[in-house]
Amino acid sequence: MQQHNAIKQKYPDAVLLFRVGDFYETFGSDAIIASQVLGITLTKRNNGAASASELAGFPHHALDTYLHKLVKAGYRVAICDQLEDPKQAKGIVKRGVTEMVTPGTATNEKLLDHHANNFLACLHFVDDNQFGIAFLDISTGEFFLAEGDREYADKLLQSFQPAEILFQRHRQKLFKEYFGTKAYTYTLDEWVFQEHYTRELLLKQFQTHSLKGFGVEDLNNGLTAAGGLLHYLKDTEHPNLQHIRSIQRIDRSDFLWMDRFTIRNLELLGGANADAHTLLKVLDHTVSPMGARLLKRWMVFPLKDRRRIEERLDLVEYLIAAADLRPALIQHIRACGDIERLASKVPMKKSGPREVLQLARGLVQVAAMQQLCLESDNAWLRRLGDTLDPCSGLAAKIQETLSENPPPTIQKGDFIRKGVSAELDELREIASTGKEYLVKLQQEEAQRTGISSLKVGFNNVFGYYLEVTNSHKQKVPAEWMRKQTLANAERYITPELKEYEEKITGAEEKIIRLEAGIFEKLLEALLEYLSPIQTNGNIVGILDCVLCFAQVSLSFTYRKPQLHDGDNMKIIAGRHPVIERYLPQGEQYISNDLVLDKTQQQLIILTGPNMSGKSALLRQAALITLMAHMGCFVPADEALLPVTDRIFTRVGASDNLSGGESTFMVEMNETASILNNLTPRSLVLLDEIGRGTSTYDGISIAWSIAEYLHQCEQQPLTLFATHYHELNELEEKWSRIRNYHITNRESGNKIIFLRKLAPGGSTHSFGIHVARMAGMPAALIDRANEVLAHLEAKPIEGVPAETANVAPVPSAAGARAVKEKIKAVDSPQFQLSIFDIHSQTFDSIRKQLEAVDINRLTPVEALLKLQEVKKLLGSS
Ligand SMILES: Nc1ncnc2c1ncn2[C@@H]1O[C@H](COP(=O)(O)OP(=O)(O)OP(=O)(O)O)[C@@H](O)[C@H]1O
Repeated sequence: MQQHNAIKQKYPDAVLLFRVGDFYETFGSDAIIASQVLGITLTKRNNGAASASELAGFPHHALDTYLHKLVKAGYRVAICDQLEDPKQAKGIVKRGVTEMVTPGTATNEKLLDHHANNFLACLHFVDDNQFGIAFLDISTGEFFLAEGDREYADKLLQSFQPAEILFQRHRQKLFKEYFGTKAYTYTLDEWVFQEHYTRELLLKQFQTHSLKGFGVEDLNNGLTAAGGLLHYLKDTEHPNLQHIRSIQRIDRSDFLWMDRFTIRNLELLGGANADAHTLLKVLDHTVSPMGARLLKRWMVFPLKDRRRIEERLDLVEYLIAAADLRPALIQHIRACGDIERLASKVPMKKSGPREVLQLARGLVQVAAMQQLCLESDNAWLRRLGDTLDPCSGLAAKIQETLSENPPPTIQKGDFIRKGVSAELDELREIASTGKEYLVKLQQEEAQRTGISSLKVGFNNVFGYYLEVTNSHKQKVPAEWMRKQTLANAERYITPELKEYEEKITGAEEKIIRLEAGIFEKLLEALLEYLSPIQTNGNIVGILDCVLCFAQVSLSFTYRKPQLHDGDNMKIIAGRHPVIERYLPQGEQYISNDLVLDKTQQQLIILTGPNMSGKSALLRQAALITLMAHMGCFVPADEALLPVTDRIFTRVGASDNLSGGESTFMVEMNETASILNNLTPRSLVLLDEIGRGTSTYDGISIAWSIAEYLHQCEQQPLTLFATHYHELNELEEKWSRIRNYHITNRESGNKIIFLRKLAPGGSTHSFGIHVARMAGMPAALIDRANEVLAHLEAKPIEGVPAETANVAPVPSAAGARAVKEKIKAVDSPQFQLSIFDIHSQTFDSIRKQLEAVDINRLTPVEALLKLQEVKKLLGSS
């Protein structure tokens, strides 16, 4: 317990799994946690004079089963092992923490999702708005760094979705304010974030004298964050990280920028909501973990360089046409396995024979892929083929060494092929044929010496012996050595028997040791190949992604977009890639054409009834643009798209109540971020801006935002969906603003959504109709119609002030007019009360009462009437 307590003191914030013999034990508060999270029995242990302590444990071989449960439940786990062989130990066995497992440092299969990276992030607060930031996935070796302002840091955190975020201890409050409270975080001491210390760590890791070769030398803040990550890995007992061999910078200017709201608003990845219909789900037809992981990155970091985008698009086009090559390549990629993660496990000493063989088999698939690429008549594929390196020597060596179906761990042995080591073969022979050997030896010697009573025996004192009865003593050859005399027999040993004995005793143990040694050598050889294997992983990922694009283009009839350096956007028959996949059976997505250009139609004001498809149209424009910049074909018959550097969306209302902000505040924050970051090549999508406040404030804000976007120097292409039909007035005033609406048809008291985009504004929102569709009480709907009819009875003056040039917001007189109307609606005559809700009942009561002539009513009739009225009330 003293040893336990001393170790626990060093890891106070972790659950300590303390190895005792064949068990991992937990004590005290750790035991309470373990028993609750793992569902194992909690017992008490009496430590002599000390008070009883809680105890909960599990067998050591069940570590894999239990470890991930603790980590998934949000605990840091320190694994404390026995550091020496208990048989050799003098006194208490030496113990120490061999690994600390946290969400961001997990390498265990059960903690990792094959289709997603598991990033550990480090955020270096330089000041309140300047950050260095780094991301590392130790399960693959991918390492990135960047630096920038809060907005950029936030966007990167959203894009990488790290499992754990590290930052300076005293920045806890600011971190929460800036980045929310949902992420798993851990804080480090301030001193860690020193430039020279972190740089040293990086140089040591990469074994270089400078960081110039990685092109990151100038990013001091980013490097500090990256070094912070390495410090943490050292601190959490992760010493073997040879697979982390380089670091890449993420340059904001290389990618089409989407702010964090856009990534969320467009529902690209889905985040915590596993059931969300996302673009990722629609597009992800990758067949390898490398491809799945890379696709996510391509989605949140789409390209901006036209040449590179076109390269990808051309390759997709080529693969669509290559009907034979495509399935062949897909088959090899599918069979390849996760070579990236398999290779990363080698330096961390976490790979077993089964995984190593899997890696070799993956490399064989790489060889087949390489051949197909090199044989193709596509220059890009040939280039990819050239970069692949199947490491044939290594793959062959692994396959020649390991048996066909090896076990996952080395403990059980019997995974090295026959013929690899003569010594091993002989030992196995001995172990399996030990008895037969002895019988054979006994027979041979009996024959040679003529001692018919010869017996082979064994005892613990001097091992194997030959026993001869006294009557045959004289026949014993001179070279036999006498060891023991019994009453009626003598026992002898021979050099041959001794040699055999040495071999057979502990043959099993030796076999295991020998196999482990051979395996160890294989791993050492493998270490030399980490770099080409990682490159292979990357190329396989790229191939998988472009093949996936080809596949989805074929399945969902996507077409090749055309990117250009001009300003206009023209989409013919565009569709929403996600909605069209999830429409109820029998329904078809209605495509739409969309044109935006900087001379005539820079900003479209889009109106139309609720549910008509305004948001869908906005999002589809953004998603088509995004997909094109990923190098993927798009859901449209034709798409001519300007090279875009930013997509901004403000779609729908969203709450950040836990973050302490109101819906409207969030809306304004997001819009402000758009307006402050505009570029001439931005695409801006605004959906119902201003709806989170009073009508007048809302219209005024929406109105002036539209004007701002028209008048600002960047003149971004903009789609502006709104229910404020007043905004249609803007078309008259500004040369590049155009009104469009989404069509519908009224049929009786129903509306039919035609979902076609047409020029001109619309005047109705049909909100009440949608409320009816949603199942609101009929009386409420009637009342809403009544109120609406009253409000619409005469036009409200001054909304908007059409003649005003500068700020055509509604006039004070207009505001007064509306207030008066609302007041009128609120008068007793209009009040929504129980009488309205039950109006039918009361109508009939009124009619009955009106028909009564009190002067002629007898008392009995009056009572009967009263009873009738009561009945009516009772049935309402
Ligand atoms: N072009 C289309 N073809 C088929 N279905 C569509 C189309 N556009 C939209 N829809 C369907 O209609 C639903 C409502 O669309 P959307 O949310 O875009 O309407 P909206 O006009 O923005 O409504 P609101 O003003 O109430 O927010 C979508 O969820 C989708 O299922």
